[in-house]
Amino acid sequence: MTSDDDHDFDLFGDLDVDEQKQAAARQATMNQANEARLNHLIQQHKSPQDRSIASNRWIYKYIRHHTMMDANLPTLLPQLLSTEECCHIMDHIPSASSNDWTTARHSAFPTTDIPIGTCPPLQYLTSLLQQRLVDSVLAPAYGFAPGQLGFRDLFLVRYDSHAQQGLAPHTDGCLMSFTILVNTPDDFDGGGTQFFITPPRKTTESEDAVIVVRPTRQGDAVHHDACIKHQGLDITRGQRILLVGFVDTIDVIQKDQFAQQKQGQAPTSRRI
Ligand SMILES: O=C(O)CCC(=O)C(=O)O
Ligand SMILES: [Fe+2]
Repeated sequence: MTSDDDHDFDLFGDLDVDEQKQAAARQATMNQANEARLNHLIQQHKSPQDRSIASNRWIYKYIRHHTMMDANLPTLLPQLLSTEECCHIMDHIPSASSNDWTTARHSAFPTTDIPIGTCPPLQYLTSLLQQRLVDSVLAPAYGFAPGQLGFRDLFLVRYDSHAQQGLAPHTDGCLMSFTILVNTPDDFDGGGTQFFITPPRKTTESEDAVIVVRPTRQGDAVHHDACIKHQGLDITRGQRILLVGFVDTIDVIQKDQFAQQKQGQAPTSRRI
């Protein structure tokens, strides 16, 4: 089969007319069952606070799938951290030559990063961001109750015009993610996060809408659905320091950590 044949490949092409009708009927039944489940969950318990983590997770994924992310466009939160808070972080970041910076924590699309948990003077950021961002902003924005979401990973990223300048297009292995600009936009040229938004009923790659979000102030945050393809644009001068969070429901985070511990692995997160 040539690549042109590949392009024209029709998933249901091998089905005869009866089989196609059966497949369509099965799909319609599944859609109805999902709609009924959604209505039931929402009518029984109107607020995310009254629903279980698993129900909110299911609703989030269902709505994401059916609206093709319209509801979850990247959102900028101006100065989530104050200038003073960012300067405090900058004062405690290990130097660029320190061995604390790792480059192999994420097997695909690795960054030059330090997990916050391994940097004692910055460990307070986990509870600060859990309260100020995850419970207060992300939970209500994505249909969860405070306490249902947590960090799969929280880490500092360093881009350097003479080392790793950016990050290729990927998705994050979690439900939603955020980045916070820790140094100032004057410290580098280029950079910013580029998102590829898939429109409903997309037919070709070229139809992705491209949005570039470039925070203009130190402490600005951007959060987004982790499934939206995105990339860190290259910087051409200086350093760009980010605080990045991969957020997921706490039940799934705990389950994964337990499985990793059982296999003797350190907790990991991934990009896809
Ligand atoms: O560099 C950026 O703007 C995005 C970072 C990112 O996507 C990630 O760390 O997964
Ligand atoms: Fe990412």
